[in-house]
Amino acid sequence: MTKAILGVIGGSGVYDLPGMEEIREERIASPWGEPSDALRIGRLGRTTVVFLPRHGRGHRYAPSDINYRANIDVLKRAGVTDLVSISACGSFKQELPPGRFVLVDQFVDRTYKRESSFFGQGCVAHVSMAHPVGPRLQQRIAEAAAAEGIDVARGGTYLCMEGPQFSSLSESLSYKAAGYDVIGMTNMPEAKLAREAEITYATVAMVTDYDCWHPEHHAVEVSDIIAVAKANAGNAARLVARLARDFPAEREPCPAKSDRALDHAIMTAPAARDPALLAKLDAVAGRVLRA
Ligand SMILES: CSC[C@H]1O[C@H](OP(=O)(O)O)[C@H](O)[C@@H]1O
Ligand SMILES: Nc1ncnc2[nH]cnc12
Repeated sequence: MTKAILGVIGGSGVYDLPGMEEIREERIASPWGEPSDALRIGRLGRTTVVFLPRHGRGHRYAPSDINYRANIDVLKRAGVTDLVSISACGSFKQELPPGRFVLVDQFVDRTYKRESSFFGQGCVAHVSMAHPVGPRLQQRIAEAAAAEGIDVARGGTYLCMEGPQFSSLSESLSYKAAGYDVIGMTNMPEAKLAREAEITYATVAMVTDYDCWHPEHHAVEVSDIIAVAKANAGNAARLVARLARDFPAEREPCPAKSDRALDHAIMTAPAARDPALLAKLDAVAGRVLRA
């Protein structure tokens, strides 16, 4: 049995997790480079919680500059089994106004200049991304939200753009016409890497704006995002605290098989694997590489 450890990645406006007890800061070295910040490890109720601000404290990293591989690698090294991403996003739906939390379950990846896999030459692997969000983790988040009286929308597609500029009107209208629900700049490749590392992933997308498609709202500006994110930080903290309070002590099997994503993923024959890459994969893929 594996002990459940809850990871939380804070996005724009979420650089800390109030309410954690027995906090210690840990700088874990990663063969994938520098993570965004030190991990803050503590307890919420009886659950161990590991917090990482994805842009770093002081918001030092732009979405394209975040070392997503190092972030996921150090979370894995800290024992994180389940990871909640708190992310500001724009909305393509009238009925998802600023302030609403959306538990998205799909992603469309339009990023193009980020390292998006731990695997590659010397150890090739293909994991399934059909269901990128852990349904059971999402269910627990929905239950925590209900218990706290926080209104959440269940399901939705998050379009991940490269940024850092916001979308043009034409882009915004075409994403809306495609039926996507929200837009952000960070959940890809984060969700892909979490899956490769066999960490169950779920996103709480906090709507901060209507991007630029809405005829009755001005085009999004950073000040709107920060104002809404600040106003919602308390709700996000309460949601995570309740989730942690009611979290199981042991890791549950994931219906999307995120906990066993590497079972049949590695293509490269053992004799053809690159020892240097295998050494870097020790945390992410140790379960299957050491078997
Ligand atoms: C602050 S403006 C855009 C910025 O906000 C979102 O960040 P995060 O997902 O980390 O909350 C968006 O993805 C952009 O990175
Ligand atoms: N409209 C938007 N586009 C991209 N990322 C965002 N993050 C918050 N709002 C956003």
